[in-house]
Amino acid sequence: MTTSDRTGLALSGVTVRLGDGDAMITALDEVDLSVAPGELVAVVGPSGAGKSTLLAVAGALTVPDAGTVTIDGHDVAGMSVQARAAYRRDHIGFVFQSGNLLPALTALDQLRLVTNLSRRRADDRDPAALLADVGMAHRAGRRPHQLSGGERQRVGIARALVGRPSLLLVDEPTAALDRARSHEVVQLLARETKQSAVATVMVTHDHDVLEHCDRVVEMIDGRLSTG
Ligand SMILES: Nc1ncnc2c1ncn2[C@@H]1O[C@H](COP(=O)(O)OP(=O)(O)OP(=O)(O)O)[C@@H](O)[C@H]1O
Repeated sequence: MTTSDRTGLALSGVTVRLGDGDAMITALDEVDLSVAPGELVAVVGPSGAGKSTLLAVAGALTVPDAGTVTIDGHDVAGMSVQARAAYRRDHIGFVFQSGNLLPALTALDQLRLVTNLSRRRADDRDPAALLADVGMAHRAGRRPHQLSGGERQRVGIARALVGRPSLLLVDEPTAALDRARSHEVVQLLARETKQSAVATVMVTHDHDVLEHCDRVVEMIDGRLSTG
């Protein structure tokens, strides 16, 4: 699939119940959300509102109790466990709060590891060129403990983009960063989202960086409203 064939992420009537018995709660309550290729959508909301659950469903990690989740028209919730895992590996990129890099590997090898594990090698982006794109060429030989928090996030973002994902899911990318670094990291996400035609969903508590996003939606008690 070329990037021009992409249609992005679509959640429709997605409901997720967690826990059991009397402790059962509705973490997502008939959520509808569409994110177009090249669009960066921020999800804000109080603790416990369901933001992480939303990322887990969009990322094909959790199957909803009701509703549909499609990525480029593929019904990921309806796939077998194996098909879902393969789809996740090949088409979805994840970026976490702390970068989640492997301590023993250099910045370049964090990206190379993905290209070695991926089945779609021919299609992958070149690790060195991608590191340069995120402004990290001069740090290619450094390990995570030799990088700043912002630099680790840049490497984490690059690693998530190696396989040319259709969907990029980002959880609190600025939680460990100061104000200036936070802006830089989210500006980078916004730029890469456009250039890579990836549909990006970013959960954040950081209202400072919302100006770089195309759209902001708010989650409260498992329901989504447009902000
Ligand atoms: N495995 C689970 N079993 C039962 N309830 C759960 C489980 N995981 C999460 N929950 C509950 O589901 C609701 C939504 O949680 P979720 O982690 O999605 O919220 P969040 O908006 O991401 O919160 P935060 O901003 O604190 O990360 C919360 O009430 C939480 O306590």
